[in-house]
Amino acid sequence: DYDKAAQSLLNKLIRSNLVNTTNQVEVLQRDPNSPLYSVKSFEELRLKPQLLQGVYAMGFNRPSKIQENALPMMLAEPPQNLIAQSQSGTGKTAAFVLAMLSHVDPNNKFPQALCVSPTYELALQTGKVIEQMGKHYSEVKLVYAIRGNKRKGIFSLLLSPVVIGTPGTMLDWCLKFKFIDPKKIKVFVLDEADVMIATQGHQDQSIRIQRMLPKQCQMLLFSATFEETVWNFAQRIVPDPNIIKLKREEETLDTIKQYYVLCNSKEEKFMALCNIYGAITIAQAMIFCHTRKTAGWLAGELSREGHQVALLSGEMQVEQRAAVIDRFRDGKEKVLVTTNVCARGIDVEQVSVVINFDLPVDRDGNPDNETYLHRIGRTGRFGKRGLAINMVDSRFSMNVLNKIQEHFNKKIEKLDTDDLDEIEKIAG
Ligand SMILES: Nc1ncnc2c1ncn2[C@@H]1O[C@H](COP(=O)(O)OP(=O)(O)OP(=O)(O)O)[C@@H](O)[C@H]1O
Repeated sequence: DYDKAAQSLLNKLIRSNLVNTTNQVEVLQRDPNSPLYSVKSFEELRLKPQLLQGVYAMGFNRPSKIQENALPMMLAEPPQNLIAQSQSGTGKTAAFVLAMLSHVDPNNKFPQALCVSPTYELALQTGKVIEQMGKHYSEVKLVYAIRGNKRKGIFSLLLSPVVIGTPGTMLDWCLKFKFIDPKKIKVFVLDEADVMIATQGHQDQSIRIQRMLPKQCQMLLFSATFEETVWNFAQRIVPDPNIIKLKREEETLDTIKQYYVLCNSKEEKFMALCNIYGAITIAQAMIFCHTRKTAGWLAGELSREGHQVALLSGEMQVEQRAAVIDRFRDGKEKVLVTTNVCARGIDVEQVSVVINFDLPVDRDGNPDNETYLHRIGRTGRFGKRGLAINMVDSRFSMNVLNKIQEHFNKKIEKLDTDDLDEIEKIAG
């Protein structure tokens, strides 16, 4: 019958996206048009031997373009500031982590490098990268400036050269609790820098931290997206920055194929989702909703239909959030229903499908191009293939989709479950 046929073809489409080999990364790393391309090896980037060991222990063979370009700037003496843009999943984290670890002096038992991330999950994830990368450089300790971590060993925290955290807690540690002496900070990293600047609360906190830092402190700003006004603001707050910026047409990744499905209502979107549930659970999927309420509703309805899904949204307790993301990372949960809280930075290699149950719009209902790029960038990590499926249910959302399409000048194909031939063609 029809549903079965449609489902099997969608299965095929998704499966065809899952064919990945390390070979593919190697091919991309030798293609000058790829953001993974490099001419240099990690050895040539003059990293400390302990860090080079860490890099290889993580299974990295060659640097990506952003790593190759940014590292020499960041490691230069005297230290230089940098505002850098590179596509999602191209290794920005490793780049600034290596810079942080290179600049701290393990003999000095106090914080020297700070990194702020917009969310709790992302701070934890980046912390893990710091730990892995610094595995063979064990003198360098790390501490997490995140909610609920204050009482845990204030002593170790005063000794740790590297601190990763969220802006509110980081500011408290600098100002209120004085765990960190800002005057001794040598490197300050803003990860997802554009959102740190564009979100008022984050901006206030980040700028207040920045004002306490010494003049010669190195500032590093990284993101996959920088809206024009945000870019200009970044240039105003960072003295004499080096700049790595993408052209608009370079921002999207060709390895992520983008589609949309046309529905008539929220309920129809839900039904369409049920139809492809089998296919998307071949690997892992993230489903984005506009509000916590919709996310809660959707997760509930999917569960009621017998589909196992996990829910992560901002109002949950941080411990709960950590548990959910761990289960998803471990593959114990195949489908994660979430909000923009997970749109940025989350790096789970197995995510092959991203579904926008609601298209991203800002407070005024305008298309949010940056969030769109970050959301679909949860798939297609470091050369992997990915699939983004947008659910359109009104003239309004069709308009949003069209504007996103125009903005990136990149076609979003219609995926018509009624048109089996079409799917067959795409699936190849
Ligand atoms: N040189 C490398 N070789 C192989 N894998 C790498 C290399 N650099 C990074 N990776 C891997 O690629 C994945 C994506 O990297 P990372 O999370 O740093 O991307 P990002 O640019 O920060 O993405 P986002 O914009 O989504 O935050 C990670 O799993 C990381 O381990």
